[in-house]
Amino acid sequence: RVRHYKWEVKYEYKSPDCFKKLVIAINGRTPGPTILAQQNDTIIVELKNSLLTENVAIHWHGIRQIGTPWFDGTEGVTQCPILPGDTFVYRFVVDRPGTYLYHAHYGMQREAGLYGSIRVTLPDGVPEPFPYNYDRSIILNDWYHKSTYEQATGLSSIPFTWVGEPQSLLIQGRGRFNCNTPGIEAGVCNATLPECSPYVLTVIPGKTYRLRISSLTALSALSFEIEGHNMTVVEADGHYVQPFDVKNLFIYSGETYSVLVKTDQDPSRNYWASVKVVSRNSTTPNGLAIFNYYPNHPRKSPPTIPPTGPMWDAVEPRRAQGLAIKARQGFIHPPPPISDRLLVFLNTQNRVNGYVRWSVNNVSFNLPHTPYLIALKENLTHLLDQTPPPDGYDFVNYDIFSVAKNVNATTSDNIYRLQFNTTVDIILQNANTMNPNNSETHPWHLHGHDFWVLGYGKGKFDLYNDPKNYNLVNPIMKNTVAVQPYGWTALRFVANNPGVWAFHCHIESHFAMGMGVVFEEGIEKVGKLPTSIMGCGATKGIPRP
Ligand SMILES: O=C1O[C@H]([C@@H](O)CO)C(O)=C1O
Repeated sequence: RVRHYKWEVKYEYKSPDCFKKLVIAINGRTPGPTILAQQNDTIIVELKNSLLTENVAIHWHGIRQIGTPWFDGTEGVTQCPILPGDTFVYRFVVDRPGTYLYHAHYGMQREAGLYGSIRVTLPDGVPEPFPYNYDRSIILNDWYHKSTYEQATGLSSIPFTWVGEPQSLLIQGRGRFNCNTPGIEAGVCNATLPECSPYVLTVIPGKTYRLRISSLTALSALSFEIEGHNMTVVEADGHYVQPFDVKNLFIYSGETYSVLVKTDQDPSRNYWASVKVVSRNSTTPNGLAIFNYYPNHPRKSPPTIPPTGPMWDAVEPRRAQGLAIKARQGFIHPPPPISDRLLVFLNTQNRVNGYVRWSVNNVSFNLPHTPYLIALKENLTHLLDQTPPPDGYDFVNYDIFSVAKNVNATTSDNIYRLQFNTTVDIILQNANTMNPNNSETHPWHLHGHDFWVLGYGKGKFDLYNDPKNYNLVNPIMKNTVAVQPYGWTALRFVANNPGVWAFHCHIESHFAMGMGVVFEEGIEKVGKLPTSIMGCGATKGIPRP
């Protein structure tokens, strides 16, 4: 079946947390409309860019784009940006059931509100492996009051201006900034707007709800909980999880989960749903929503104090959740037992010509002006840096626990060329930032594939001993995974999707500061590129329709 959507992308004034600012809306909304489809449907999104002076591109997060690598929506990697006034048609197949996302992938536009959910259900008559009565999607986000331009400019200037902690947290697009904060201009913040009243999830007592929780934060790692209710984790990034219970769910930007929640508590009252920043010592207040037991009034505040959430700096419970996520029995896709290539990616904060950047093995990523897919397919590779990027770092001498002796790095637009159909292991190795005693959490997202999560560990990855503890029996497959402070995460994937694919930190500012790489595989197997993706850089000569 074909699902046809017509979207107009436009700046509008909105007050999702009571503070009025310019947001990027789709058909007047942020989050944008939910894409609802069944497995193997074709999605067509006819996207009109009405941003007047700004380009756009939209990425379909978690959709592998098999056979359509040109519609991955990654500006600079798979397509030229969509110009103001232009209409671009994305067309792709959603080949697997599960919970996915879409969002802007141009500059730092995502954090202006250009995002939404994709829910792919099973074909008619095929049951899910777990029963539930109702299905709901909730996107979590953090929210800044400054424009993406102010933020991006601060990050790419000398002196460096960090974006800081977000002003609020949004649950399904609604948050609450304290309008009495000193220094707020009159008329900009209005606490009585219905637009910023808390999100209400109305539930019927005695039922089981499937909640599809996802995060598209610009920066924050989050903990989500519903007061007095356990959650049973059953899906992660479109893959079934061997069920386990949590009181709070840790979720990183780019991840999606399904949890089952039983409405089996005292039905005479409402409950708080709350979201809290973890992993950074944040000033951002917790976000709140109301878990409303029908027929109580949806605006009736719960009689209790909202949960305070876990300690921000407790890494162990977060690592434990990562380790608890395994593929569901009966739905295990075992990984190939050995890999053909090992890439060890050291994540560091650096300086390049005095600018603060992030890099992988001392190379900070720069998007080229001519998108990789087009450059490689149309024989324009001379435009790219041809030196292969490094497969590892100085394992012997690099001290991941201290500020590097020499923090300088280089920039490049070179790419990792993978042999088609080979199995690739990646170790994400975290390290100290340029600040003493500081290491951050980074959620890494891979386009075009799912990978197996083989293991997590503390400290420096041991090339000889750590692989002995890999889970090769029932590892979960995901498209986004966190590397914890001073830790490592091991992944495996098969390079079997012809195209050019980004792999990057999903923190908006970190990707903008160079925290990513690009893989090419099977470029010779990619079909004829649609001319609609062209028109920028050296592709200008290639005629557009
Ligand atoms: O990229 C970053 O910069 C700041 C800080 O390191 C600047 O001092 C921070 O917390 C980041 O994640």
